[in-house]
Amino acid sequence: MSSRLDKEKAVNVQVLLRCRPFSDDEVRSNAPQVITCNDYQREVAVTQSIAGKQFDRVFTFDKVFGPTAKQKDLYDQAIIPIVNEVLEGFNCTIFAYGQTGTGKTYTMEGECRRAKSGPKGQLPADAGVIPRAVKQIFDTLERQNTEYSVKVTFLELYNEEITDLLAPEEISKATFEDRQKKTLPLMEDGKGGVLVRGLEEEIVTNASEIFSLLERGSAKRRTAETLLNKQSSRSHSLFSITIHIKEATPEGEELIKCGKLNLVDLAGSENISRSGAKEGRAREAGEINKSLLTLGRVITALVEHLGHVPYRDSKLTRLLRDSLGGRTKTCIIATVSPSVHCLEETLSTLDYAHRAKSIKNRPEVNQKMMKSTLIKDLYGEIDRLKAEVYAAREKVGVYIPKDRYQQEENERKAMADQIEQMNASLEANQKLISDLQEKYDSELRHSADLSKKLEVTEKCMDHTSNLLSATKEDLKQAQYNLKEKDYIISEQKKAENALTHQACVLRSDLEKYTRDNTSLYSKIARGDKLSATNRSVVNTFQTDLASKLDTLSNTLNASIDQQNMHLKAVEDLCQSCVDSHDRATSELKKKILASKSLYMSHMEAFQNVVLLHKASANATLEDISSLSATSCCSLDQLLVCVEGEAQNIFNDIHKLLTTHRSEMTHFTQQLRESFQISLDRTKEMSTYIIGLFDKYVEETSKLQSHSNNTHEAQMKSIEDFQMVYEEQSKSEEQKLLADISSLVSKHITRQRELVGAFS
Ligand SMILES: Nc1ncnc2c1ncn2[C@@H]1O[C@H](COP(=O)(O)OP(=O)(O)OP(=O)(O)O)[C@@H](O)[C@H]1O
Repeated sequence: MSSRLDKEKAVNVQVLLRCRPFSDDEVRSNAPQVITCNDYQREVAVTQSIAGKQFDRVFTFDKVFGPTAKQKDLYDQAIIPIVNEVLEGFNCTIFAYGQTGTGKTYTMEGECRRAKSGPKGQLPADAGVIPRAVKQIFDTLERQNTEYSVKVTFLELYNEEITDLLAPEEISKATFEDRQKKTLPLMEDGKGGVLVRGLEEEIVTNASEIFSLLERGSAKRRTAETLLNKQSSRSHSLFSITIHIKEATPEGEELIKCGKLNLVDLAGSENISRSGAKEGRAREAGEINKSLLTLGRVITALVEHLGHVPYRDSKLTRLLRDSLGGRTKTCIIATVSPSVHCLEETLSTLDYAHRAKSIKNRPEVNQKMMKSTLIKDLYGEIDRLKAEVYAAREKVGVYIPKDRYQQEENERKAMADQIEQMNASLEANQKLISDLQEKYDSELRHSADLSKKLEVTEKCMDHTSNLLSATKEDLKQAQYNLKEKDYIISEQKKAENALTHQACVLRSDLEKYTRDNTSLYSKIARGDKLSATNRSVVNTFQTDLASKLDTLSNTLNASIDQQNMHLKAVEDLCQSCVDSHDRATSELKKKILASKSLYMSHMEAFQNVVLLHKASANATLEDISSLSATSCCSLDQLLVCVEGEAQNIFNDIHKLLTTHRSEMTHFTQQLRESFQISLDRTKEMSTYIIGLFDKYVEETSKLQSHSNNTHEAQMKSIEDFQMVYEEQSKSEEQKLLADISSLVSKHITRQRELVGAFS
């Protein structure tokens, strides 16, 4: 049930990210920007270039403040609620974490010096979280018009040693070595917390007092110039403001509400080489990193819920114990640079801060105290301090408060009991040791007896083993001989087997060759037969072809003669026809000429009549005209009649001639064509037959030569094979004989040797 409640109350550590603007040096060196802040989406993107490719890693935080964000923006958005909670009675811690020169001190302190001189207590724009928080606290308290008290402490943690930055002047004026001696011890407060013994608590009544304290303390902080920051803080600083506010219950009882604000400015998280720290500075950086490493381990243990959280491994984590996984509300401001030169540290800061987001605290409001109880506590404190002062003045010892004395007394008693118990166990252990010593002595005696017996037995053993080795040697020899015999027999068997195998192989080869020979002979015989048949076929074909060609050429000659005769007859016929036509034409021409002359004479007669009648003149003109018309008409009729007759005759002759000519032409054409066709065919046939004949002759000669070649090659291969076969069989026979004789001789020698060895 309680764990459930705890879980319900658990609050994550709030993590803010602030990226500062480019410094003058970075602007001068033209350093590329690798950080992009998205304040609205609370994201920071880091652009990395791996193997020439750009990768963006994006981190999300509770709030993100880019390079343009002002001190006021950060304070108003993130810190005001935290300070309000302090005024409500919570303990809150704000700490700045980041590489050196990224603006931790700027964010936490800013420009405090000018804070005082601002008009009407106004803070300068550069004032950081601490002055603004102080101002907010006093403004609120004054507004509330209640009784309150404000105490501040300011300490520095340097090389794992705590110094008070608000220590009185005479102490702070001491040399560095003295200051080293004035380190303050860190002690358990008996209530589960820690307290720094002797740490000055300054009571302040207004903001400006705090500012001057802050300024005084800041001036004492160890700073040094590094490559990354001209005024680099080399230590962690813790500025605490404790507020007590008086409240009255309805019953009129007075209660005191208490809230505490821790403002931590951590030293730079840079690596030593990058920061340019040298000699003493390098050791310093190592120490800084050691306490930051422990802080990292604490964060890891808290995030991964490991059983053991190593708070005690460094003073820093002891001081921040309640702020990390405790009852305090915690806010981490991680600061980074936008430049590519700080990329490695920026990524490590982002990883660190991102992991810290998962830390859960269980903030509890501090119990309000009755005023009377507080006064009692304060009286007790005064008494303690008085006694301490007295002890210091009288130099009679150290004053320790009663409850603490009681606690230490109890521890002392517990330790005395523990020592007693240890003494008892020591005695028991000593007794055990003496018992064991006795046992050890008797064991030693027993072992001496045993060694003597062992010696005798060993001698016996030596003798027996000598005998055994001689016998073993004999046995080995016999076994060796036996093995040798076995080996010879097996070798002989192997040789016999090999010979048998060889003979089998040879026989099978011989059989194969014989079969090959037979088939070869039969093939040759078949080839011979085939070529003889081919030859007789070709001969028959040749004679047939010759006789057929003779017949064909005779037929052709006869046909050509016939054709010639036929053509002659046709030519004669044509000639006679043309002659008769010529005759008819000449007769017709004569008739036409006669008609023409007749016509001419008629015309002359008529012209004469006309001339006669013209001369006699006019009276009978009309009669003459009609007579002449009649004469003309009859003349025309005669002419038409003669002309028609002539035309008919001419047409008949022409028709006859045309018919004859076309018939003759057609006939001649037919004759010529058929003659040409038969001539072409005959020519073709004879060319084809001649080609065929040539081809046959060629083929026959080829076949003949091929069969001759084949025959010769076969004969040669048979002869070669016969020779090779004879040679090979002869050599193998010799080899076999040699092998057998060598084996037999070996065998005989071995047997002789064996017989010699056994005899
Ligand atoms: N947000 C910012 N705006 C303007 N200037 C800034 C900002 N942050 C840091 N600076 C400037 O950068 C320089 C280094 O800052 P600062 O001293 O605060 O760094 P740091 O992280 O505290 O370094 P170190 O760890 O070495 O102490 C200072 O000159 C400071 O004025």
